Amino acid sequence: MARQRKSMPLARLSSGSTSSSSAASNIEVGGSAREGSLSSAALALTSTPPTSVSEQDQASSALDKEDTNATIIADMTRRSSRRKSGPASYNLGLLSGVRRTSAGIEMAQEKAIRDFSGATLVDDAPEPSSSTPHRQLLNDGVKALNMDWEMDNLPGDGDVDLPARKKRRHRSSIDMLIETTGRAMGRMKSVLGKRDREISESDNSGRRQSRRLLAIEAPKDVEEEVKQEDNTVEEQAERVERPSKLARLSSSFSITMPQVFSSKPKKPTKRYESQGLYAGQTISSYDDQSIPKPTRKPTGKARPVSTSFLPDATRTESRGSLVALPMFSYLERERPFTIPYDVFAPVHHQRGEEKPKDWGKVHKNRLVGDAQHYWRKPYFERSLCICTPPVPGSSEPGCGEHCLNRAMDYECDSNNCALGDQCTNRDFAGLGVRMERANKADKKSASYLFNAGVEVVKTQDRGFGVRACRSYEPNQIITEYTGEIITPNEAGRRIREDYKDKADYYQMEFDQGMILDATKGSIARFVNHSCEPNCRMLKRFVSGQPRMALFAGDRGILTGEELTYDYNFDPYSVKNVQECRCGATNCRGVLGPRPKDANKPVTKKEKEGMAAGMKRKVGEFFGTTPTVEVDQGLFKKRKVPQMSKGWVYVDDSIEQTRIEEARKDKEIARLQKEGILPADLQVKKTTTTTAVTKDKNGARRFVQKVTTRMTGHRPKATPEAPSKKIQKLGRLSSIKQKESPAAKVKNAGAGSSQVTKSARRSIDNRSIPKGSMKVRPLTKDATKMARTMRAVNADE
Ligand SMILES: C[S@@+](CC[C@H](N)C(=O)[O-])C[C@H]1O[C@@H](n2cnc3c(N)ncnc32)[C@H](O)[C@@H]1O
Repeated sequence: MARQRKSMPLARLSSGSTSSSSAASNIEVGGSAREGSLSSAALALTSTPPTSVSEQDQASSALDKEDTNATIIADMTRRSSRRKSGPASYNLGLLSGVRRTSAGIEMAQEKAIRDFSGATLVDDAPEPSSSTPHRQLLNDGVKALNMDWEMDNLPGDGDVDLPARKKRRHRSSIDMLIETTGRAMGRMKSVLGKRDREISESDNSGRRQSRRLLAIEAPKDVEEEVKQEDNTVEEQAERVERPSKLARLSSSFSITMPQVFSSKPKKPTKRYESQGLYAGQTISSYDDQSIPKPTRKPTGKARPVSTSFLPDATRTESRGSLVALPMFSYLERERPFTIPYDVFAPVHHQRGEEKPKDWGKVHKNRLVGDAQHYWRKPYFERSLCICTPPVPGSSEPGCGEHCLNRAMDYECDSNNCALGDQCTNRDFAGLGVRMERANKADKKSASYLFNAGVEVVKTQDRGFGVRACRSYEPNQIITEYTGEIITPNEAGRRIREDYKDKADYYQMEFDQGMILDATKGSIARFVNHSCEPNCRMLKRFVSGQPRMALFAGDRGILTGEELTYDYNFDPYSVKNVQECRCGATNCRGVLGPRPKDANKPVTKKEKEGMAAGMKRKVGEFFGTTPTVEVDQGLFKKRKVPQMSKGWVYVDDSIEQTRIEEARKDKEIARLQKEGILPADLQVKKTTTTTAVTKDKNGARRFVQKVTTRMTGHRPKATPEAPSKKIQKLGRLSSIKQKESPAAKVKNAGAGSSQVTKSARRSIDNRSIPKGSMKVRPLTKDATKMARTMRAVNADE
């Protein structure tokens, strides 16, 4: 039994407990070997000499002084072993110069253990009667602590299991302790510590009181004596201080101690997060003033959590059984609400959902075919914004509504705006950063969903559509619409030939009369039409180049919403009229043009004409009288084909002239560059400028001004073609003049046998512009020029 009791802490040692390491010096070699679970520290201890029983017996008759020393050594050994563990605990004792046998050390340790545990006091009390002050004190203490055990049942009380020798040793150590501590024992603070002291305080308050009185009344020498005694006792108590009372008690008794020593838990105070999932959100933003506030006074109890925001399937009957997001704890009453924009609750494409198959992605606009020749490089007038940094605290952001760049749909950048980070007119730049982040992220990660922000989903009856994976603030940029920039002719050809079997079209009027075909394009091509849309498709000029993007509407976008915009679709041909299935209350019935101005009064004649035209178109399309009721009042007769931003089939006739002009300009410039046309040839150039003015009501008006001017540069004087002479010559003669010497050289070279066929062709091509000129009909002037050139060359 004694062995078991001693080896108990060893088991704890192997489990890594620090408190048990203090008992390492009690380890027996045999015991440790049996346990077989020693840590390396414990194993090191096995080399220490084993404690023999006979030595214990000898030690039992040791002097009081020696006992006190033993207690101190044991204490030191324990402390040392707590710090270092292993044989060092023994060495410390030996090195301290106190010659002690292992039996003495062991005995002292055991005594110390019993001292802490309280068993010592119970067992060692000189009189077991409960009338003894010590016993009384302990009983009271135990009762006050409401422990599971009774004083009578304390281990060691029965002494039945203990071998006689052990029992005797117990007795002798108790006697020794009593004798050495003497009178101080009577006043010694309970080994159970302060708490016990506090408990006994109530009972012994009289005694305390008397001591205090003694301190007042007693003569000085007596007082000093008492003090000295107190100090000695306290010193001893301090020396035997252990890591934790619970550990000491449990190491002495094999009983489970109730958690009586844990201090009373503090009442938790509520802490509200000021940011997190719901960053930026304020209570006031959810405080609907129109709803009366509850009259019920707060009870102080936790308010039941509203579950009204949950879908029916997930809503629980009993309130309070679900823990809502923190923001919902504001809700005093159940009422409909919307999740704010700054809550990120992404949705993700479900596994098994259908994905578009033949979709060639194009992330940047690219010019295809003839469009390359017609497309003008950044042609816009240089813009410069004069905005000043926003005033702190003002609601007007940097480059807000009054920004000139913004007014003209130009995006600010470092070249045309000085506000830098404070500028709010840099949507495409922001989108670029977001897309970069998305491209770096894993496609299934939240980061990707947030930054890409949209995904393709299959709709019930409108093919594929686009859904928001996150929320968007009003007018926030969502995604760019990119594709191939083609000429209207090419667009028509593609529709007639390439896409004749397709139901979905992805062509949109773009800029400079060109068409943006997103059959190969970005995800924005999947955005469906709605007569009551939540987005807008807008054009902006970024670094002089036009770009289209989908922007959130005025009410913003919530996570999971399908994104739509008004196609403002011009079917152009009855064949292309499509039934609209947007489901909006004000649905126009067909994918048709948007009424220009719903508030503007429409004349009766316009109404009749438009309604008749629409009815006819829809009737033709469905083969019957249309079942869809078209709100005739909304339509207004249009004189020209719609050329606004939206889906159109372009009527060439209007834009053709302008395109032709542009092409002419381009060709002349090229010929000038090649040296075919004189550089000072005057060319008509038209530029469009937009000026912002204010009317008498203070409203801004955008006035477009078209300016025409003639351009022409003086060519550098060359020996072959003196500038003065060239100026006098007409266009054709100047060509002749300029070409003849060069052509002579070329022809001479070409005539020689050394010039190969391909080399000759390349020489020819140098003089005649490449590309469309040979194969396509040019303007009369250009054709004439080419013919003349050839004639001149032939003559020479
Ligand atoms: C730009 S695509 C949109 C993506 C298309 N839903 C898809 O699956 O590829 C335009 C085509 O979608 C269909 N569509 C879009 N909005 C529609 C609507 N509100 N009602 C019916 N069809 C619609 C039409 O066929 C239209 O030609």
